[in-house]
Amino acid sequence: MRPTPSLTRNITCVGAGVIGGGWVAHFLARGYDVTAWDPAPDAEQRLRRLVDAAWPALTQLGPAEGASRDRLTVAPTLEEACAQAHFVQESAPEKLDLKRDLLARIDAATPADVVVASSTSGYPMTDMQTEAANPGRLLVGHPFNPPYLIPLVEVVGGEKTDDDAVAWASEFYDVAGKSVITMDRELPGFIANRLQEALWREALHMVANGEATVKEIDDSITEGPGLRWAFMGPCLTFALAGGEGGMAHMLDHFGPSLKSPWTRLEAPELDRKLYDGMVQGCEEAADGRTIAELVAERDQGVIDVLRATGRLPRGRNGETA
Ligand SMILES: NC(=O)C1=CN([C@@H]2O[C@H](COP(=O)(O)OP(=O)(O)OC[C@H]3O[C@@H](n4cnc5c(N)ncnc54)[C@H](O)[C@@H]3O)[C@@H](O)[C@H]2O)C=CC1
Ligand SMILES: C[N+](C)(C)CC(=O)CC(=O)[O-]
Repeated sequence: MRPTPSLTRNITCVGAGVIGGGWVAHFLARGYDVTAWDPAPDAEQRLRRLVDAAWPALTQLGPAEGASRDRLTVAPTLEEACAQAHFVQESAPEKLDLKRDLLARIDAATPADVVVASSTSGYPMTDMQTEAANPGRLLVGHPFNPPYLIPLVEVVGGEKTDDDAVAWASEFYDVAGKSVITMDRELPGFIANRLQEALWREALHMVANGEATVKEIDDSITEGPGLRWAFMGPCLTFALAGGEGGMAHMLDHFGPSLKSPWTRLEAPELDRKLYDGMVQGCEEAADGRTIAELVAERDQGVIDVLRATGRLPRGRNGETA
């Protein structure tokens, strides 16, 4: 049976890598009971390491009353993981056949009506719900890394998803402290990834053509537009480029630049040279910092920006009413 969003207690996370583990950390910090399942032999160790690494950041934000890492159970089978679920978040590898098969198995193992969300970063649910006996409860809940800090979740159903499942998931994520965009149609890449992908393609083209280094590309965002985007989106910030004339003057003034050949939005060939150039460029940019150190630095950075812009998620320390 589907509980009301505010009475939902038992969360099941299927797949416990970067994103599944991040979801586990988020739900634990919000005081839920979490059951995880992942077929990898070292999954439990990896998961507990990930949750431990996230916990200092979550402690700084102020976990919900009763929140504890002890409320995590790692189940031996998918069926046991799903048996008592009030909500399931699937975060398995981004492979269409795997997702189709796994979502059908989750559907078969989960109590009737309970909503099942996929973290997919790009597959439409219509393409993933094909094998499930009850496709009406399957939908996309696309998070951002790390899910325990970045508020946004994009919620969208497929052709066979029931509207009330989409409405339930949107309300549940809101209660669980996320910032929800509910989409009424399936858009390739949803919204944010579609935007990120455009930037990412340009970055790869510039590296492939030797036009900019990885560090220059990253600095151009962190020292430039990225500072604005933490609190004002690209449309509104560009409206301010039009001065008192706002977006209308901005379009009159800079509209002709749209015809300039600035962009190369076709994806570049991800050949070995570009691949190695990106990997090596990131190693240089990391300047000796390990992935664990970069994760801690990123987590602190996100908290600082959220705090500085008065947008700590509800229920966190320092919250303004
Ligand atoms: N990494 C990212 O920044 C983001 C990823 N996503 C999405 O989240 C999902 C997971 O991605 P990551 O966590 O990055 O991958 P990952 O590779 O870090 O983790 C995937 C996990 O799934 C497990 N797994 C393998 N086969 C499985 C199966 N049959 N059933 C259940 N689990 C299985 C693996 O053992 C691994 O622990 C993907 O759909 C991805 O598109 C969404 C937003 C951001
Ligand atoms: C790299 N990625 C496409 C999987 C990223 C996302 O889907 C969202 C994010 O965290 O940026």
